[in-house]
Amino acid sequence: MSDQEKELKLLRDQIDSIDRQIHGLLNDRARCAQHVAEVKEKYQGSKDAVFYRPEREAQVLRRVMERNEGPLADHEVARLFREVMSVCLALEKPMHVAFLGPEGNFTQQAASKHFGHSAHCIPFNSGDEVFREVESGGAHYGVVPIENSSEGVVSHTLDLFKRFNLTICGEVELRIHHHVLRADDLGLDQITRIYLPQQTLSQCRSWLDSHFLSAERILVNSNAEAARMAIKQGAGAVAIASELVADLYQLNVVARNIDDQSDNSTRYLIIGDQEVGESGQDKTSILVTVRDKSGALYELLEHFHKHKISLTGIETRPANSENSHSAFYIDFEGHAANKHIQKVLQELQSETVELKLLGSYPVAVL
Ligand SMILES: O=C(O)C(=O)C[C@]1(C(=O)O)C=C[C@@H](O)C=C1
Repeated sequence: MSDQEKELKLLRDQIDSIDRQIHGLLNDRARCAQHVAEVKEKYQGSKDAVFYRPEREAQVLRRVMERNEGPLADHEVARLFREVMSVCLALEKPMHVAFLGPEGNFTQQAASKHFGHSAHCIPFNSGDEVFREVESGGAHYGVVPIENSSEGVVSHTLDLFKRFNLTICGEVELRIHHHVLRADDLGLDQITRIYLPQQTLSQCRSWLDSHFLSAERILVNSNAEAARMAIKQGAGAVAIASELVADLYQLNVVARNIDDQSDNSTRYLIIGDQEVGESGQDKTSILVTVRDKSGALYELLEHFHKHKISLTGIETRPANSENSHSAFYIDFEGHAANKHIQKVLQELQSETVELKLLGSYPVAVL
């Protein structure tokens, strides 16, 4: 045995022994999670038991990142523990998660990022269908896009909260990376047709203008459909889509990260029908309807200012009413169980036409 082989053998023996310990500990953890499930069923009843606990998961992940001393990066260890909790939760109860499809899109990536790969994620054609599936109990949770850093708010998603009685149980932030994909191996040569959905065009327009001004742009309904069209059309056709779509359709990535904003990201909401406990770092979302009058928004925001509560987002939506009313979606820091948040909610309740608490949930960790 050479010196190198001897040294490698020693290290690999160490790795084998560590793997045995990790393996044993993983199964110990899984058994603990099974007992947690039994306790939940015993006290909440097997039909009503709530297995998924976003606040607890956020605390576990935050703690993992805080205590991490490397050499593994904080987000890498958190990603590993994300998957560990995902398999443990699947042992307690396999989770069915509806997402705004089609398969292979960024919302699916957001769903996997949030729930890990042991959750069973099912695509639906519209936000309405996702909400309906969760409301009817067909899926435990749903994932829908709410805001993109370059395109702004997805107002259709916001409006669904008026029609459905569901709560927000969490949020996910996903960095969006678009790539140029093609079936042949011609790199960036001879590109004549580009398949992409409208929102991808909005996010990559400058890059496409400067690299392929003369190529025809054909709008399709999704990045996955763009990939299918690029394959079908063959020579000269490319799709603009994600790495996941490239893997799904076995396409070559010929140019990476073509987004005009290098920090292009989308925020997604997790919808469900449970109240989420405090995690220590939470957000609350409300929908308020007020009578139209000058200074109405100012008066509304005054309450937050008075109690030193930071807003993280506000959107105006037309209220569906014959009266002259306006509706505002407001996100702010803090949990509804918190006393000073309760104060603000009480004040708002007495001064608004309607106040709907959409939910308090942990600030995105990963
Ligand atoms: O603490 C719980 O309630 C658990 O069910 C355990 C556990 C975990 O694996 O740590 C699993 C699923 C929950 O979403 C949160 C945490």
